Amino acid sequence: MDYKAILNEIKPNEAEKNEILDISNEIISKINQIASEEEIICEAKLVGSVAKETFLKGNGDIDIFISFSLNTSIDDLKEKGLFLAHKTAIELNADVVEKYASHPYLTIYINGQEVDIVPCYDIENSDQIKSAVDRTILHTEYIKKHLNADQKDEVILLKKFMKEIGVYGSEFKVGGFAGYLCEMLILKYETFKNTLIQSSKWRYNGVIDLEDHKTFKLFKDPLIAIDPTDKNRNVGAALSLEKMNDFVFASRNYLSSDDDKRLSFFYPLNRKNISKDFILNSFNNRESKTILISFSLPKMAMDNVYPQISKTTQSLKNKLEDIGFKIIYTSFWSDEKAIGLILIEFDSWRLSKYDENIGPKIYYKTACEEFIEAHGDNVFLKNQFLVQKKERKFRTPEDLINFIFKNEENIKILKIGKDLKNSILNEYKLFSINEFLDNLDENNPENDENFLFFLDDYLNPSQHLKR
Ligand SMILES: Nc1ccn([C@@H]2O[C@H](COP(=O)(O)OP(=O)(O)OP(=O)(O)O)[C@@H](O)[C@H]2O)c(=O)n1
Ligand SMILES: [Mg+2]
Repeated sequence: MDYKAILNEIKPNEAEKNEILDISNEIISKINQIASEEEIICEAKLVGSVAKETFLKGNGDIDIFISFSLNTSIDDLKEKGLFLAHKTAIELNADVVEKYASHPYLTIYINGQEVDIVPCYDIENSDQIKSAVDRTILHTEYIKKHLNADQKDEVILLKKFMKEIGVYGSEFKVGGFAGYLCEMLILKYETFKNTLIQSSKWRYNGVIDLEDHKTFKLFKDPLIAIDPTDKNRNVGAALSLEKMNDFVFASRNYLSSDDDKRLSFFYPLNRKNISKDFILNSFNNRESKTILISFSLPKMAMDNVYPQISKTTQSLKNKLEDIGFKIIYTSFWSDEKAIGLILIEFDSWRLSKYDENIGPKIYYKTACEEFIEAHGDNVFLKNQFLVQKKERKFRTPEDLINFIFKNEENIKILKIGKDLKNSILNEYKLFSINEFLDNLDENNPENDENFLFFLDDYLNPSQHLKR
């Protein structure tokens, strides 16, 4: 493989690097200047992948941390940190969005760059950690110290590969590999290629322990990557089993491919023929039944959207299965602004008229008498049990779903995302896949494409991982 040629395309060139560093330095000086004018004692520092020189071309989100001494109170840190960030944004004429991680921080937009400005404590080692973001400075220093120039290129190859197979990023939406985890993998396995060779042999609960902390027993996650700067933290904690396995599978597929195909792993999936009709035909070919439940998103933290839709979907699936429907797959989608969707594909979509309610064993005379008393003529003996033949209340998934979402009382039988409950109760809509695609909002092509890609991925599982 000609990795040099790939790097030429995915690695920022000197001019791009300098532009990003210039903006970073401008912001850092501005923060430090305002701090000294206001007599606030702190220091702005460049951290994250820009500081580590491991960022992808076009993905240089700049991370700037303002560190305060350990004797600063948390309230002071929050207040002064945000004050400095806001004032900097005003003086530099930048747009801002306030965000929240373990405490509030600010994202500012300047010259087309996204810059996170995050207040933290200035710690020297992990014993001093006061807030979850404090480790970041330690991470940045560790990687700058240990990762050599060639390895930085290997990290960039690995991040790009992970990005295109859909496993890059530790945010909940992805549940994949954090940038810092990629850097740790290259420190352990040296090259991109060797990382794939090794990961293609990974097992559940594998351990990566660069500093030999030997604390792996503390963790039960699929991948245990002990933070070199903090023996009590697993950097792999945010990695879901699914995304770890995706990576293992993609690694094997990559290694067994020829160079042409290998190259395609570094680019967005080449989708063909993605139209409404194509998707609809593919669904119809399956001769299953697919329904969609849509609802509007209330005002809520976007970080909570996916966990809550996921939880609701799982709970609904359990209920439908409990009463006898056979489900092939479920999935969910959101435009992350206005709507959420749950997709359920059924293998069986109409149940017979009668169900069996199994009663006591024949040997328990009193219990049998009570069962007959309660259920009368419809009781018969089957093997050792008395059984009541009973008409089903719900014979289609729609019957059950409409019953559950009918009112406050019924919906209690689900474990539903708490922010979603009211909007589902008030205005959920139930569609067949055909109806839904017919009604796709023609005025919102961006959303439509995104949604059709979601359905395409649903219909072709693992296409990102196989190419
Ligand atoms: N789950 C996470 C996410 C972030 N971080 C810390 O926060 C820093 C900045 O986060 P982020 O921008 O997500 O990662 P980068 O390393 O900057 O990688 P990139 O921006 O290229 O994706 C990371 O370097 C890391 O030290 C962390 O420890 N754990
Ligand atoms: Mg970053």
